[in-house]
Amino acid sequence: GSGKVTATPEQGDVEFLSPVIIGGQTMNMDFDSGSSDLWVFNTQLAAASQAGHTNFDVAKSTTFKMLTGSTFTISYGDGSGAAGNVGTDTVNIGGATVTSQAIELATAVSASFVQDTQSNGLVGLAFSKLNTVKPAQQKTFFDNAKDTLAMPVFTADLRKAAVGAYEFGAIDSTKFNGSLSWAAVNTTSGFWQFSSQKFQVGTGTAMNVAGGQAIADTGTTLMLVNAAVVNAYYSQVTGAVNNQTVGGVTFPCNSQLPDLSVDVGGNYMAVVRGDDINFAPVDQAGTTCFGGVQAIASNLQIYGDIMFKSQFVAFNNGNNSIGMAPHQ
Ligand SMILES: CCOC(=O)c1ccc(CN)cc1
Repeated sequence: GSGKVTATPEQGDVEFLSPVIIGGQTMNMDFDSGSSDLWVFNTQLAAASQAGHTNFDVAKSTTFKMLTGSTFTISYGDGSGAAGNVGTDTVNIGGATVTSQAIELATAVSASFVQDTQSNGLVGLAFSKLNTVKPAQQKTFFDNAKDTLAMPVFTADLRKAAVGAYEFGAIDSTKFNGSLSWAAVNTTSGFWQFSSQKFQVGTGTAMNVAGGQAIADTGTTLMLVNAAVVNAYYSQVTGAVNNQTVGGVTFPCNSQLPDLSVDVGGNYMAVVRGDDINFAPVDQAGTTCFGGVQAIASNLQIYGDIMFKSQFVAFNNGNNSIGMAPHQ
């Protein structure tokens, strides 16, 4: 079979939320191709953490089973995190169903998650080797579902300030222009990692990023790239400054931003629209804006939602490849 759900952007496209039915309870969750734990807000949490959220209630599920003695602890690149205990239940995502999916029940969550009341947990879609459950590591929804899907794939169709979709088991070719360009994925790190050794600012010449690698991460808001890319890109933007106070590069909100093209697997240059790189104002007057492309001090670049807003992306676990094409 296959399963399709909406992907609804939060204010400012900070993240995208999709409905997941767990033991008959519908939870709006953040699908994250950069991690491998499925965890939920639930009634074990302190009342202050539960406030404003949809909280999974084990007592209301007739199919939930506790995995006695199992725990999880996860921390994310932005310093946020969650921890708790674990059970299994039936998970239905747009019709794609797994009957015994590990459900990680947070008993502690960091402030950024508590404050984000629209999100009620994460669905990790990276490789199961990154799952944090102990003593026995658990599989992701996609890993559990893939053998029952018509194709061992899922796709991300994320749209700027508009409702998009995640689909499991099928590739909807009406959603992208032309055909997908496929790149080999190196699963060693547990991420959807591929070679990304070149970039191009606007219509300029392609430049090399030594040893450039990148991961496709739907759970990261921005595009975090090599400092060389950041410097080359913003050198073309009048008034761009590295603003320590706000924690990254800002520029005048009325800037005409160039596109940024990045190499995917050596045979495709994914064009990220300049308009999408104007992420958000940092001041009340809306004169200074924060860049959607920022630096990361590692060779492993993180292509997050800023890229997904320009590219339809297919994640193929059949032959461990990633396919991209501009949105239709
Ligand atoms: C705005 C609240 O969301 C988070 O803190 C958050 C979401 C996803 C991930 C995984 N990359 C980490 C933190």
